[in-house]
Amino acid sequence: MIRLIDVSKSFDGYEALKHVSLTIADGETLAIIGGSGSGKSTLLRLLIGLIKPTSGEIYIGDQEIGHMTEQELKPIRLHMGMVFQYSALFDSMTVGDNVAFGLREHTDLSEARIAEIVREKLHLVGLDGVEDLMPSELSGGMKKRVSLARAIAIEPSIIFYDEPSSGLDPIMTEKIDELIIHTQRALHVTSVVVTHDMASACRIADRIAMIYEGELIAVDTAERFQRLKDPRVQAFFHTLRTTKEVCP
Ligand SMILES: Nc1ncnc2c1ncn2[C@@H]1O[C@H](COP(=O)(O)OP(=O)(O)OP(=O)(O)O)[C@@H](O)[C@H]1O
Repeated sequence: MIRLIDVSKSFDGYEALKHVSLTIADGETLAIIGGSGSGKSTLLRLLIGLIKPTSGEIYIGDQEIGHMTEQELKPIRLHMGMVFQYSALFDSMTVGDNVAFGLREHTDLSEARIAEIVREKLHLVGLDGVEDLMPSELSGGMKKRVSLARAIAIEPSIIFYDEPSSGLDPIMTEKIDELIIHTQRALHVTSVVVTHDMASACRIADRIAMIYEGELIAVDTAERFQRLKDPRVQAFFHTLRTTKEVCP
């Protein structure tokens, strides 16, 4: 379980997140939505332990990570997979080496076993036989898939996705969404997905959390979310220029 208790984060006096309390259950997929600059990435960075809260507590399981040192965070990060906005692959390494990276860094597995896991994870994301390609030879969608294969290679219990479908066309966006759902089902991971894309959030998430000017203003199932009367939620839907419901 992931739990934030009254978490605030300020940067030089500017409150980017204000008194956020939120619980994410094991195996749940939570989408975090909100406009530009609302605080979504700040929340994600806090959950990964990349930045510290100004006040409040953040629990991953029963461990409070908000005040841990980098050294203390290391074993916890071993259970976290991260899929970044621009894939963040190492350009000078082959696809296979990219996926193997975490395994070589953090385990004593033999090269033969690592090769097997790399093959297996690439297969899971629908990419077979691409180990020897370089990232520059891949399309944007393939890069995202490799990035996901790298994240799941270490068998994490939580996967954080930062705008996984940004820069992709609608068809590839749907494919990535399907992959997020498939990964959750195959590995029973907890998933936290920051996205701008409401349709995507509806497809993948058990619940949607909306951040507005640093405040968590709504957390609900996709179905109930769009019926919320809060004008800030309504306004967000309005800015999507949709007159009908975006969730099926
Ligand atoms: N390291 C930092 N130093 C100063 N201000 C920051 C820092 N990180 C974030 N902020 C500010 O905090 C606010 C929230 O930023 P954040 O990146 O979390 O928004 P976001 O919702 O992820 O936006 P976007 O969708 O545009 O990526 C913004 O006003 C931003 O300028």
